[in-house]
Amino acid sequence: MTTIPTNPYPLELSITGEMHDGYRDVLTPEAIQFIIKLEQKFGDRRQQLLADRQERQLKIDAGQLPDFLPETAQIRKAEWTVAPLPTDLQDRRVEITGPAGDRKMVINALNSGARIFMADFEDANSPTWENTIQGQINMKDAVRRNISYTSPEGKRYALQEKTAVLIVRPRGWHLEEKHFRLEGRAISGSLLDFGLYFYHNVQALMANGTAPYFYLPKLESHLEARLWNDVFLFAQDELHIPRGTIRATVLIETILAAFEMDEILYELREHSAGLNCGRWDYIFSYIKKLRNQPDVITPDRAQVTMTVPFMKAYTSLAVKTCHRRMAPCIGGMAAQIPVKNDPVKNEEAIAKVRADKEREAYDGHDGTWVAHPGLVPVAMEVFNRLMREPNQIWYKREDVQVTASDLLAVPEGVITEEGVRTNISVGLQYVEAWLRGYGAVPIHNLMEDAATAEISRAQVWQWIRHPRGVLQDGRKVTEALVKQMLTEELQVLKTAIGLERYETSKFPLAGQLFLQLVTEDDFEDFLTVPGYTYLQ
Ligand SMILES: CC(=O)SCCNC(=O)CCNC(=O)[C@H](O)C(C)(C)COP(=O)(O)OP(=O)(O)OC[C@H]1O[C@@H](n2cnc3c(N)ncnc32)[C@H](O)[C@@H]1OP(=O)(O)O
Ligand SMILES: O=CC(=O)O
Ligand SMILES: [Mg+2]
Repeated sequence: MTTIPTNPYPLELSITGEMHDGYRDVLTPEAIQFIIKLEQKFGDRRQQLLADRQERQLKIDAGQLPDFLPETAQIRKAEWTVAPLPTDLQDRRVEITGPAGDRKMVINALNSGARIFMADFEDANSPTWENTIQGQINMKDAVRRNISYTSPEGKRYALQEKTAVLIVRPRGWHLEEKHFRLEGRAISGSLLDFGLYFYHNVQALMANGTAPYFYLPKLESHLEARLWNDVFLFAQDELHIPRGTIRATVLIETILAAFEMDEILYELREHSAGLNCGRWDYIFSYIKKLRNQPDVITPDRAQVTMTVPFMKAYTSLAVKTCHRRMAPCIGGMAAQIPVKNDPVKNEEAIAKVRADKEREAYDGHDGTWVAHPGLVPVAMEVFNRLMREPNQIWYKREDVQVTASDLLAVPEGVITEEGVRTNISVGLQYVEAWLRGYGAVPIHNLMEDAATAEISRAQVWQWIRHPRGVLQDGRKVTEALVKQMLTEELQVLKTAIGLERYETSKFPLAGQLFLQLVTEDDFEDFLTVPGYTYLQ
């Protein structure tokens, strides 16, 4: 535990994370003061909005399904646009993402040839104290083009002349930073991530001709967007930065936000840089929010693709909504990553990514995400071929007519034993890595992160409870069956890595946590919340 020797703040503050090299360069007294102000000003509103989420869930459970809001009909009807895009956000055809805390990856991503690098404190980042603060050090050094790294093998990494534009994704509103407590209460992870990045870098970014850009994750309503907008206004005013300097792209990755896309853009219109279709969390949210509806159930995770009707409806509506408001609509992440040492499988993976990017470009997206530098040329070739201008905001998609029932349409397909086992095995492997501090991992040649793992555990939870949670062979998915499969899948993993590695791994804890998440009656809103109690 690190105590601040003389506490200059009027409130009781404790920062309990260990202090390593460079940490005091980001946790400066002035930056801490700024974070305290943000938390004092916005902490209670965040808590209230989280409580509103619970109330909304009760209404959905009682049969009041999500719909477009009558009270904001005027915003949807009226003609307005978001503020003009800054020059360096006009062409976002390929965006690479990766955990902010991994210094080597940050350099590789900036050098990857992608237009944008989204440095992630969310889905791809396990929020250990070390990842959080090292992530801020990495950001500070990257903004100043003063970032380098030498690998244990002696390979040296430094920035090339031309690098990607930086966008930072702070944690979602549900996550807290337990190492930073004010009056005994953990502060918001979102405000910490946003506040440190903004405080340290706004001046340097502006001097470089860019600005603080953010991706905002997991919003569930326009009121949550309003909170972000108010945070931006306050932060800019505090540091005497012109209003509208910050620009933010909101991930539409919850089923509820899909009904409020116009409203979200409107709330942020002075700061908006458009929307992104965060497909993995979106599928998770669809399952989570509708989990108690008698007629809603999803088939095997692999069958819930981007072309199932509810996914197609939401991405088309996102493009149409953005373009009407002169905002870009960025596509999402295909899960495939390059396959090492198997050219045939590698070509199959690349072909799947290419097809996904072609679909996005044809549908009108203004750019897309990739998970790996090896996929930058693949996505770049597609968007260069299919999107000749910097973006295709001109493509208004007036053909798109999406209703509430289109957004809620239940996907068809079957649940198989392999589907249940894959969910369990992938969930275990992901949670094990996350508990060790790795927020994105390759499993079976697919990128897995917090959002994809959430789908796996949410499906298992629902299949146990739903009367139609029945395998193709007629067996009901039950708690007993899941427990048996989990024991077997853990055994498979133990055999694969060997007893010695297993015993020093986090698999026993991951098994316990995963079992708890899928068997307890109350559905945990995010696996990362109980998981966080185990993180350093
Ligand atoms: C649902 C969502 O939110 S999607 C967005 C969040 N998810 C992500 O950001 C995932 C990003 N991707 C990754 O983290 C990684 O690609 C992984 C974990 C899936 C795979 O990583 P690895 O196993 O290291 O891949 P691999 O061994 O093929 O890497 C080869 C090289 O590419 C680099 N690399 C791989 N992915 C990335 C990336 N996203 N950004 C920068 N560099 C990367 C590696 O650092 C490595 O560099 P080196 O050759 O200098 O050592
Ligand atoms: O954040 C992106 C997603 O797909 O989830
Ligand atoms: Mg997400």
